[in-house]
Amino acid sequence: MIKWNNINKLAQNMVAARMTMQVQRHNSSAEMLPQRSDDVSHFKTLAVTTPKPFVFHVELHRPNKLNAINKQMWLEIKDCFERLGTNPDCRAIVISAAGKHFTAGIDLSDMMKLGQELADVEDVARKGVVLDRLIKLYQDSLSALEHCPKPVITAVHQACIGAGVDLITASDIRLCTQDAFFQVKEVDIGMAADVGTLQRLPKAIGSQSLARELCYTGRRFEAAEAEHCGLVSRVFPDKESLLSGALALAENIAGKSPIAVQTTKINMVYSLEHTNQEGLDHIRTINKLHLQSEDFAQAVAAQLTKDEKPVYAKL
Ligand SMILES: CC/C=C\C=C\CC(=O)SCCNC(=O)CCNC(=O)[C@H](O)C(C)(C)COP(=O)(O)OP(=O)(O)OC[C@H]1O[C@@H](n2cnc3c(N)ncnc32)[C@H](O)[C@@H]1OP(=O)(O)O
Repeated sequence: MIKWNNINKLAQNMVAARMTMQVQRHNSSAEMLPQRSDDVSHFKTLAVTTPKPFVFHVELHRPNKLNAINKQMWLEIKDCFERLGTNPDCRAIVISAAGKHFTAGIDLSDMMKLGQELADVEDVARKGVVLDRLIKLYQDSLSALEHCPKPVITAVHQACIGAGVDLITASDIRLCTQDAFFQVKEVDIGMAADVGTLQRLPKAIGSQSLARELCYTGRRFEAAEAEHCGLVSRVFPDKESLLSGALALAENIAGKSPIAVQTTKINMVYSLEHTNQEGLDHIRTINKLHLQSEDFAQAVAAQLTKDEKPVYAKL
């Protein structure tokens, strides 16, 4: 027979011990490490802040260029989300953008430069290798949102074009303002989308027919249609309410067990590409370990006793 009082006490003791260890670890290592590998304070195209406990806010920050994604931004997105993925102070992330639009997509001047660089390479196979490496880098940049175990919420205002749609479809939850509009614009610049939209958009909206229509035509669609088809889950009247809604959602998620939330994300991403049985096997394998976690004992005890909100150890 399980004694919940004992579980509760055990959980409290484990948390206290863990916190003492964390303080000791922090004190002994703080002076030795000039910059932690999960530090995110040094980016040029992203402004990163922590507006709420365990919540990181990543702002696309090239407002004078409509947040067009240039090579540096591709690199920084990858770096940022890999760092946040292992940062124990991060449990949920909001992406928004500074200035008039969310993003105008890939930086077209960068694409022009690339054309010139390719012209300097004579051999067609070698040009191919240059492009292969570049596309892979850009793919990995946006996939970093999906691979990051912390939930990523994208908050879109005004234009979200081309690579912007690739970006938001790699996030977990999409919100937007009433004046937001979206465009899978790649066909209009003579290319097939190659950094995620073709793979993720049909799954995000659950309709191959609509996804193909949007991808073949590049037609602009507005917030109301984005909400209707499930691309976004909520529409806000303006940017201010969007941001506070996104941060409140992130704060809610960040208050829950990081073991529970991150395992949920990892399994839901895994299950997109696997059969139901494979997904079930995957979560069983993880949960035979995670159901022994102090988070589980604490959360169950709190539910039963209607205690205060549990405080979970960092992960
Ligand atoms: C390996 C490949 C990986 C990924 C590939 C991704 C493909 C894509 O992203 S396809 C989409 C590419 N983007 C576009 O085609 C966007 C074109 N722009 C627009 O549709 C509009 O500019 C807008 C975003 C809707 C904004 O409209 P508005 O507010 O009216 O501003 P504008 O006056 O049109 O533009 C102001 C200024 O910005 C320049 N600009 C716009 N988009 C880009 C861009 N993507 N890259 C670089 N510069 C851009 C535009 O030319 C204007 O410049 P001025 O010098 O002021 O004229």
